[in-house]
Amino acid sequence: MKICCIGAGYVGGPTMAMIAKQCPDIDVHVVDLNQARIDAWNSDKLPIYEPGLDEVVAEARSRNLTFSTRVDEAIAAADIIFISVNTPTKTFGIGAGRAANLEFIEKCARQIARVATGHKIVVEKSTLPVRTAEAVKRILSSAENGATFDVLSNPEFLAEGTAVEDLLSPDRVLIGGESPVAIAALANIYATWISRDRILTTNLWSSELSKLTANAFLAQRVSSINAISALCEATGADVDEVARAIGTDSRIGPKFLKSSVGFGGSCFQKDILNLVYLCEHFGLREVAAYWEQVVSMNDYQKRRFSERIVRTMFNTVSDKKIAVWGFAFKKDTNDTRESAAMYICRDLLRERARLSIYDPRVSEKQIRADLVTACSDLQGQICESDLKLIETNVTIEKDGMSAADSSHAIVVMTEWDEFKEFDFTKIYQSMQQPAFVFDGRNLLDHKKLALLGFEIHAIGKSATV
Ligand SMILES: NC(=O)C1=CN([C@@H]2O[C@H](COP(=O)(O)OP(=O)(O)OC[C@H]3O[C@@H](n4cnc5c(N)ncnc54)[C@H](O)[C@@H]3O)[C@@H](O)[C@H]2O)C=CC1
Ligand SMILES: O=C(O)[C@H]1O[C@H](OP(=O)(O)OP(=O)(O)OC[C@H]2O[C@@H](n3ccc(=O)[nH]c3=O)[C@H](O)[C@@H]2O)[C@H](O)[C@@H](O)[C@@H]1O
Repeated sequence: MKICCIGAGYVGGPTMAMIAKQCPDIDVHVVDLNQARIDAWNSDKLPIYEPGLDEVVAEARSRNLTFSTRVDEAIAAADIIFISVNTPTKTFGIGAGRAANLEFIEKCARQIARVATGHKIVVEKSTLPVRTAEAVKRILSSAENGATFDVLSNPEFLAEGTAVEDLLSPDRVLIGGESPVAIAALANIYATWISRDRILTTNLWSSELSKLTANAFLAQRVSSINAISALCEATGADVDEVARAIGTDSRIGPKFLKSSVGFGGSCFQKDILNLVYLCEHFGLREVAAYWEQVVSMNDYQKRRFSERIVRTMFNTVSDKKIAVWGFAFKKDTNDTRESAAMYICRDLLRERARLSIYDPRVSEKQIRADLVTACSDLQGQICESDLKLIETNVTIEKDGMSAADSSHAIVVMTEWDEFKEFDFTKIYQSMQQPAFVFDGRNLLDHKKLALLGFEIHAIGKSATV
């Protein structure tokens, strides 16, 4: 059996590496248009950082896992073709800022239709609006070489930072489709290492919609606890205590109740906005407004955090050095897409702060590019003054201690474990007084830091002085 996966990104790469590792008899060929990304997959420095991924890729790559840009060749040879390309929010035209841009999916479907011969199973791995498979099937039905197709929906539920673990032992695998034979073919692959009772099958539309719904529910929990964090700050309650108190109710459960500066990542916001757009399309205004509030609350949480920093630091951060610890949207990944950090940094830059940013996994080039994105409008336009601020007021440091040296404040943006181990006595001595800490992840030991002299402002907590 031969598998091809179009799209060697955060999903295509790890997912196919796991299939190749678990199924040595299957040839897995991952293709992408991006030569640099493919080169990185073929090197010792993979394009994405995921704990445990290097080992999985190294084992399979020497045997049955190939990365290349030979898209036509891979499609032609494959029995099963996964489409795992990006589906970002549209930035232009109808539905701009809400609808998913399906251009890349459609291009893949057309390419498959042009190149394929015989019978192929086409699997939607990307996250898609419900009923996208209808369009995919129509495009495939125009295949030039008499090829025939089954289309399946097999959304991915891995989270970055734990991708290998999630792929090895997923809560469930979801397969939606019409053809029992095609569904069985795909289910058999997963069943090599995942127990059958965790492989759920549904119709196509339920599968497509379940993916958007799962992300909406997860993001909703974060926005819900973040909404409560604002009330905690106003009343003296502690959000971590409230989360523990409600999370022990087995009907609520303890997961996804960690209050933060706001959720980030490439998918939560994109997928909820996509859901909102779909609801509006079907005339379900109340449903759209309900889900849109999850994103609005997240924007509020980020804005609130920036404003709290400025307000606390005597209403001005102009020309003050602020150390920013962490830039990735969560720990254990180098992904910065929609990271709260880039928006907080943008707000502080516009207040004329001098930022010293440190992240153990994100490159200087990436951080600067993200700051440009954060300061740009939907069309990618950025004003001269913002560009200048990014050039003159941003320094990227190689470690957290240097970032904090002589700073007025430390802002924790990502919950990297190493931040907890820093020598805070030294850091305190090297900082301007009063030494502020704004903990956007409730990561640090606030009591210990307060004893050293820091003034701590954390999410959903009263200030610790
Ligand atoms: N990042 C994540 O953790 C998760 C993402 N998803 C979904 O999976 C999909 C992919 O996400 P990521 O892997 O994060 O995106 P990504 O942007 O990291 O990777 C997508 C890749 O597809 C390639 N591509 C686009 N059009 C192509 C074409 N016509 N031919 C060949 N290659 C093409 C791009 O060059 C890019 O390398 C999205 O729909 C996303 O919503 C689902 C679950 C988790
Ligand atoms: O479709 C996707 O892309 C994926 O989106 C999320 O995964 P991911 O975005 O990688 O990471 P999460 O662990 O869900 O975290 C998302 C954001 O929420 C934040 N978060 C998460 C949990 C929490 O309790 N509090 C909180 O602030 C994280 O810091 C991060 O910024 C989902 O968890 C995956 O199941 C899904 O496959």
